[in-house]
Amino acid sequence: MSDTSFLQALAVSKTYPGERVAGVKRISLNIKPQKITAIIGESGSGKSTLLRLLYGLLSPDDGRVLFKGERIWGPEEKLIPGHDAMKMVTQDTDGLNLYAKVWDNIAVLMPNTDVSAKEERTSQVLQQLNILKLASKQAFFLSGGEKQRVAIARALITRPEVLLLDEPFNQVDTSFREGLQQDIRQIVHDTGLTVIMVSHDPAEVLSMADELIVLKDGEIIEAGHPKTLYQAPQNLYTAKLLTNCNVLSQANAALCGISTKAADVVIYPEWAAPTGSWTRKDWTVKQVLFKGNHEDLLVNKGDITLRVLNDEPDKYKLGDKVHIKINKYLAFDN
Ligand SMILES: Nc1ncnc2c1ncn2[C@@H]1O[C@H](COP(=O)(O)OP(=O)(O)OP(=O)(O)O)[C@@H](O)[C@H]1O
Repeated sequence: MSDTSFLQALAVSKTYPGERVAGVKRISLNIKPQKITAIIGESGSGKSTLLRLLYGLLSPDDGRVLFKGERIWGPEEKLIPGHDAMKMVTQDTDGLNLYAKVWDNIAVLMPNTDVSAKEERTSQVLQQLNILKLASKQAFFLSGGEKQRVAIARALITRPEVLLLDEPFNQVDTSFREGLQQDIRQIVHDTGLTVIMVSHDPAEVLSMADELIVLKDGEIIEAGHPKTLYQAPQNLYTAKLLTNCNVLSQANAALCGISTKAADVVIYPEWAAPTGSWTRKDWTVKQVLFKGNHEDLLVNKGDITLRVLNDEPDKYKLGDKVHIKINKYLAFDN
């Protein structure tokens, strides 16, 4: 199957009733099958609107969404919008029956026509989501992260081809989150599921996604592989979404030894290294932020403060004078 014939948006626009600014504007995209696509963008950029349009929860004002060439109809055009091959999970786990066991919450979505197939499939999905041990527990007693796993199991039980995730890991603590991210990647790998997710977390999208779509003011401003977008973003906006980077004006960049005609210069913390061995130590350590296996140092020279990565924790203390070696930077006019 060619990529273009899977899930497509063709010049899709949506303005909410009573709003002057469009939620999304003339978006065209092709979702790659059997991959994880992450939609990122600042708050209000249209991520959830785009996801709902792809799923058929919203009807576009203009344009079309096609799944394998078949039109996805929204609520204004069809009584039960969307497509059976797609399922969506949000932060909201209200669909769970809190008084029923985990097993029943999942199995209830399978037809009763073949009881052994129903049992086999339920058990398989529980294993995929690593919740087999919770099968006989009442949903009421689950943690937020466990509920989220059950919600995803419920979405997957009928073997959808596409799973849409709208910030489903938001309520989940970091360790639980990483486990769930790994399990979803494994399911994609093992079953060929296609995942489209919306997330605010740069670490999450960089490690999970095969493809990133960057939205700004309802439009796609760039898309590509996470590594490409991280290392060579075409827009300052993208760099700022993906990393806690330093942004310098042209004049301040010049004071750091960077000569450019561009308006803004971006330096990622890992592209600037402190060194105490140079004679010209014109930066002062203002803060040392412990990050586990490394430190972020906030160093200062005149009006300029830089965040730089130090992979030798405890080497520098507040007030130390250091030289900062800038190994790489990006220049932007946008
Ligand atoms: N139901 C609605 N009615 C009116 N305007 C809406 C509605 N939902 C979203 N919007 C507006 O549409 C635009 C896009 O919103 P959307 O929720 O898609 O953005 P988002 O990127 O998902 O934001 P967030 O990250 O904060 O969830 C925003 O300007 C928002 O205020």
